[in-house]
Amino acid sequence: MFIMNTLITHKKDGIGWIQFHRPAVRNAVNQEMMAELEHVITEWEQDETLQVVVLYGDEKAFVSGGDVEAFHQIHTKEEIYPVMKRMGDLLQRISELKCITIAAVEGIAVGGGCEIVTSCDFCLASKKAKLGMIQSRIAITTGWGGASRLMNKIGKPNALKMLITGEVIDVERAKEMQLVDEVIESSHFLEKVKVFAQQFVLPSPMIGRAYKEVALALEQGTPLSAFAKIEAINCADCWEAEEHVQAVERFLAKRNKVD
Ligand SMILES: CCCC(=O)SCCNC(=O)CCNC(=O)[C@H](O)C(C)(C)COP(=O)(O)OP(=O)(O)OC[C@H]1O[C@@H](n2cnc3c(N)ncnc32)[C@H](O)[C@@H]1OP(=O)(O)O
Repeated sequence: MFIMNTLITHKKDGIGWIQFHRPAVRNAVNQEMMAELEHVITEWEQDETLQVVVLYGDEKAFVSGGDVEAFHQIHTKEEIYPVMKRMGDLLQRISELKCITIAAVEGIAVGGGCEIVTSCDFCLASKKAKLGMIQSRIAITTGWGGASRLMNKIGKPNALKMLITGEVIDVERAKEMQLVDEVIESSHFLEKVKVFAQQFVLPSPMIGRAYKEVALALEQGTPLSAFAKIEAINCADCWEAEEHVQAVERFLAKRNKVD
């Protein structure tokens, strides 16, 4: 376990866990948290043993958005733009991680917290969770790339409504809209998240990475005609790996068994 000022991280059995940890301010993101998250992501981007990354907070909050008090000290657009862009770039890198990413939301995920959710492949949420793009309530827009990702995830009409009204929705509504993928009982929340995450941990880490590459290429507008090559390369890469050879040999050995 690695305890920083604003994050707690650990890696075990192919799963990397990142806890947002500023409980006194409902895990609001300040520039120190951005720097610590950049540090972790830079290291984990290189870690081919990681098959899943889980982002989570605590019972009360996943993340309450940007640290309103700290960011209010910044007055001009010239000064705030690089801060917004920095976090937007970081969320883009999270969305491009080669492993599966899961936002595990127990309490509130609002503003930038909801933008973080949209940068992950899956959102698991407890029955008590609430989500909202509440930026409009303080008369700003999303600054971290969350609007476009939300539109991709839940479609234009629902996204525009959430973004402009700043409504906070409960987990059932979020599931209907496909912002949340699974609703989880609040008790033993993280254990249940772990069971979900473990599905993606395979003997061959290449499989998840290959399908994630396909998903990212599709999202980035790669023409369908390119996928014959991409998928053939991925499959050929897996072909040589020991896990494939052994799996086929196990099958053939059973077939040839004399009873
Ligand atoms: C700049 C990037 C774009 C954005 O993220 S814009 C959206 C920014 N976020 C917000 O406006 C959310 C503000 N917070 C809230 O509405 C509520 O605190 C929230 C998250 C619903 C939680 O409600 P409760 O559980 O009742 O907790 P509470 O209000 O008593 O808060 C506990 C302490 O945490 C503080 N806090 C919560 N969210 C914060 C934030 N985002 N930035 C800075 N401080 C924040 C809050 O001021 C309170 O502090 P204190 O204990 O009174 O000293």
